[in-house]
Amino acid sequence: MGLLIDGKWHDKWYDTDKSGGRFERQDSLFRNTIGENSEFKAESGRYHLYVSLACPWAHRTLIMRELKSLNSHIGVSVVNPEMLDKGWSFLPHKGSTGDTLYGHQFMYEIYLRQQADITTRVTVPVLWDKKTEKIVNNESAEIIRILNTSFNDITGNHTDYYPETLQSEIDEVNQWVYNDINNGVYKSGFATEQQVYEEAVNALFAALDKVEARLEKQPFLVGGTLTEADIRLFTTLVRFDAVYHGHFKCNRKQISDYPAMFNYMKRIYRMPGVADTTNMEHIKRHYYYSHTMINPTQVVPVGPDLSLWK
Ligand SMILES: N[C@@H](CCC(=O)N[C@@H](CS)C(=O)NCC(=O)O)C(=O)O
Repeated sequence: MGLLIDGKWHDKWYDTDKSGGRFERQDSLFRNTIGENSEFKAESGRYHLYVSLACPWAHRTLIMRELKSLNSHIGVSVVNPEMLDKGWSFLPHKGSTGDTLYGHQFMYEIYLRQQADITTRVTVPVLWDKKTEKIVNNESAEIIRILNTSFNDITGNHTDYYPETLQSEIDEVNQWVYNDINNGVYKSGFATEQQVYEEAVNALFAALDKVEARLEKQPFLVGGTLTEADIRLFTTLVRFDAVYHGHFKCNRKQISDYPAMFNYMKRIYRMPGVADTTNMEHIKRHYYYSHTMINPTQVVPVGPDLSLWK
C-alpha cells in the first residue's frame, strides 16, 4: 500500500506518528459531476466504475448502480482484494475482473492515465470517463448522488434516494454516521495510541446505540423508505461482525447483538441485487491479508457464521 508522488509509486502507509497516533483520512481529489452543466454528459456506456468488493466506500456505489438500474449503462472493473506493496492490483482472484478497459496490472496506472505526474493516494471507488480518459469523481458520497440523479432519463428509473424533503435530515444523519461509524471503525482500527483508540471506539458504540434507538421506532434511518443514509450505513454494518469487531478491535458488541439493527441490516441485504454486491471472501481477505501492521501472519479467520442472513 502506498501513494503516487509526482507520478512515482511509493510504498508508504499512513504516518500516524505525525498525528499523535490518529488516522487522518485525506480528502478525495476528483469532485466533478455528470450532467448538462458539466463537461461530463450523461450517456449510456460512457462511464466505468473501478471498485473493490472489499471496500465499504466502493460498495455504496455498487448498491446504487443496482438500485438505479444502471448495470447495463455503467461498466465495472473489480480489483484483487489484496492491497499489498503496489496498492490495489488487477491480478487474478476469484470474483475480480481485472482491468476490463485497458488491461493494466495496478490501479495506480489508472490514476497515471489521468495525469502522468500526479500526487495522490490511489483509492477506490473511481468513476471513470472512457471518452475523455479522465476521473470524473473518486468520492463515494458524491458518486452515489451522481448515480441517483444523472441517468434518470436514460434508465427511466426515477426512484430518489436523496429526496428534497428529507435532505436536511439525511445530511444531519450522514454527518455523525460518517464521523463515528463509517470512518469511526477505521479511526479505531488504525489508531496507534491507546487513548486515541478508546476515544474512537467509545464514539463508535455511542453512535451505534443511537442508531439502534432510532431503528426501534422506524424501519429506516430517515423517513419510511430506504435512502442514501441507509446505503451508507449498511456497507459498514455488513462488514462489522466479520472484520471490524476482530481486526479493528471494535469489540464491545457485534451488530448481531443489536436486535433492531441486525434485522435492518438483513432487510437491506435481502433487497433485490444487494446480496450480489456483497462478497464476504473479498471483504475478509482484504482486511486481514493487506493490513500486515495489524495482522502480520495474514491468517484470515473462518467465522462468523453468516447463514442467519439468508
Ligand atoms: N473518501 C473516499 C475513501 C475511499 C477509500 O479510502 N478507499 C480505500 C479502500 S476501502 C482505499 O482505496 N484506500 C487506499 C489508500 O488509502 O491508499 C470515498 O468515500 O470514496
